Amino acid sequence: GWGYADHNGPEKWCDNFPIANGPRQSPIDIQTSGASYDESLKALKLQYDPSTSLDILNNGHSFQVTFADDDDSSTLTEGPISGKYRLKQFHFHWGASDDKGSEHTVDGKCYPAELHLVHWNTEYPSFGEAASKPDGLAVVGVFLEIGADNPNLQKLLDAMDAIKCKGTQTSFTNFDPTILLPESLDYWTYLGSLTTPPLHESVTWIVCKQSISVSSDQMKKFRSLLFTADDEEACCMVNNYRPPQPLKGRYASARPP
Ligand SMILES: NS(=O)(=O)c1ccc(NC(=O)NCCCCO)cc1
Ligand SMILES: [Zn+2]
Repeated sequence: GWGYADHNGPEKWCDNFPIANGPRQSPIDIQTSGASYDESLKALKLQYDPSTSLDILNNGHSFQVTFADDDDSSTLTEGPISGKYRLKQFHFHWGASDDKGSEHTVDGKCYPAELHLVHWNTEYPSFGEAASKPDGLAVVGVFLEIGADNPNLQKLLDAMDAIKCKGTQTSFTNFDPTILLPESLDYWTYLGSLTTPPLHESVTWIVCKQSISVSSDQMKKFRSLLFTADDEEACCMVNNYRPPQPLKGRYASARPP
């Protein structure tokens, strides 16, 4: 299956997923000078209920925290979207060293990691249905920048010992993802895709301008996870990011200051 190695990584994904060369692929390099102000954009409204967090899973590509999405307890509204989107999961992408790891870049600058909070449009009956529709998903991206230890990541880091290998998961309840957000929710937005196969062009991207901190030691903990199952030769889970894709006439928009 697909992965991030030379034999099955981003340069090979088009073999099985031709949309990889489509018109609205993600991530992109956000060129701040090219970003346009859009008066119609509203402030993001994120309302999360910690009782909807279920478990944390190593899926062999990243680790993700999954949420109960059978009602409107944890939602994204306003911002660039119309209607209501439900939180399904969040996960991260990161590098083998602190100089790379984010998927989006800002004027060519990479960050050591990037958080994605994945939401689906309640216009559709389920995540799976929404995932292939042009307005089906909304993903909030948050950059992690090397700085002081971030205590809000500690519960995630502590759970990693239980999900070292692909296919392992453990209960992860009572977690409020709001604590992972930066203080300012100013954002850039553009129309893009999933950044991993199936690469559906179904995502309204909402990338926060402000980053959150992570220490170098905390990043080492991310890199202790494995892409591989316990019966396979161990391969460290690092560089699980897709590089920026052609803009093909797109540009990011932002709320006027
Ligand atoms: N990195 S990303 O763009 O935020 C992302 C989010 C979800 C997924 N895929 C997912 O949640 N489920 C598998 C594909 C759904 C098709 O039914 C892939 C990439
Ligand atoms: Zn992602």
